[in-house]
Order: sequence, then C-alpha cells, then structure tokens
Amino acid sequence: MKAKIRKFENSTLLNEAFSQEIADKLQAGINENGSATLLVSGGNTPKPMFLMLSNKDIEWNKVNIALVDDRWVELSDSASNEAMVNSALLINKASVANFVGMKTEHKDAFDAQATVSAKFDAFKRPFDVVILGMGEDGHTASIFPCCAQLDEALTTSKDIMATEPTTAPHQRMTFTKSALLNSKQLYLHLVGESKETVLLDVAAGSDEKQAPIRAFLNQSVVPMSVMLATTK
Ligand SMILES: O=C(O)[C@H](O)[C@@H](O)[C@H](O)[C@H](O)COP(=O)(O)O
Repeated sequence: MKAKIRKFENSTLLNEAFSQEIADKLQAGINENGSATLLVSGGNTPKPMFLMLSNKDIEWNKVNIALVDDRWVELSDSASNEAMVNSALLINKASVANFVGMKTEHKDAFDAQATVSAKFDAFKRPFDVVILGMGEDGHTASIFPCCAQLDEALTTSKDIMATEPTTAPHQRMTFTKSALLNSKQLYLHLVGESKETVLLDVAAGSDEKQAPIRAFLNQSVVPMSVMLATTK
C-alpha cells in the first residue's frame, strides 16, 4: 500500500487535525488560484468532522464543494448525501461555499449522466482536496465490487457515471477513478475498529475489482493519507 496511515488516539483528535489540514489546503489553493475545490464523501463517518470544518475561518465564498457520490434519491430521503452535506457542512462559516449537488429531476440515474457531468465543468482540475470513505466491502465513492458498472468506473476517462450496486440500495451517481485521481491530495477517512480490520485486509491484496478502494491506496500519482481512529 502506497498511502500513508495516520492513526489518532480517538476520532475527536482525528477530526480536529483533519479539519484544520483541509481548511489550510483549501486556503492555500485559493491563494494560488483564486478558488479551491473540495470533494467530500457521504455516509456517517464525516459528519462530526464537517461540523468542525464548517467553523474554520477561510474564504468559503471561493470554495467549490461537491460529493464524490450520491444515492439517486430525493433530498427529503434520509439516504441523500446531499441533504447530509446541507445540514452538516454548509452551515456556520461554510454556508457561503458554492455547493453543486448531483441529483437532477431524472427518474433514472443512467439517463442523467451527461447532465450531471456538465454540472461540474466549471470545477477546476486538479481538485484541491478529495475525501474518500470506505465501506466494509472495500467500496469507495459508489464504486462497488459487485456491480455491473465496476470495470467502467475503474477504466473510463469520463468523470461521472451512474452505478447500480447489487449489494446496497439505490442507483448511484459517482465520480470515477480517473476523475478522483485528478486531484492534489486524497484522504481516506476511517473511524472504528471494523474499518481498521477492513483496511488491513485490503492492504494485504492488490485486486481493485475485489476492493475498489485499492485503486487509490495502491497508486503513487496523488499523495494519499489514511486518517484513522479506532475509537470515537
Ligand atoms: O454514499 C456513500 O455511501 C458513500 O460516499 C460511501 O462511499 C461511504 O463513504 C462509505 O460507504 C462509508 O460510509 P460510512 O461512513 O457510513 O461507513
């Protein structure tokens, strides 16, 4: 595994250091290019870190934010990552950031791919900061091991595509491997003993199709840190 593991005593210490580091990188991107881009993951792990990040004193009005993936559900659905970002990150000082969500009016995610992709045309590449999560099956973003679109998500040069996992609910929209690797800094945010166990398992092998997170952990094009805490 080429990524660097940074293990913290507990998740509060992790989130304090992590939120400060992200804020510093975003402000450095703004100082250099006039704006910065942050891609975040959904799920449960990021919420407490988002709260800390939302209070950081940076030029949030010059920050573009997107999700690395979302479930194809209405914003009123508790599974919506966009709704979670609205309530957990786009608050406090970060409320003036420019967030672009994935969900459109299209009923079927596969019909929306081109429209969603165009929404991110204005986001400068490389992205300044990309934060990934990992499921216990080794998936990341919405690139799932058991999914008909897996090969395409790992090989396409398109930035965005729809996926339909067989092991998790909902159609999804996700940034692809090549899009996520077009970044200056990658992070994997992991909290809990079970996540550490999966990480060690994943680190012991090399098949990206079995555990898509390996596509990021095993590359050396973009620096990657695993921010890990086993206790809350
Ligand atoms: O939409 C999603 O489901 C995510 O973006 C996904 O890739 C997530 O990061 C992992 O499943 C970890 O989720 P938890 O943080 O809830 O364990």
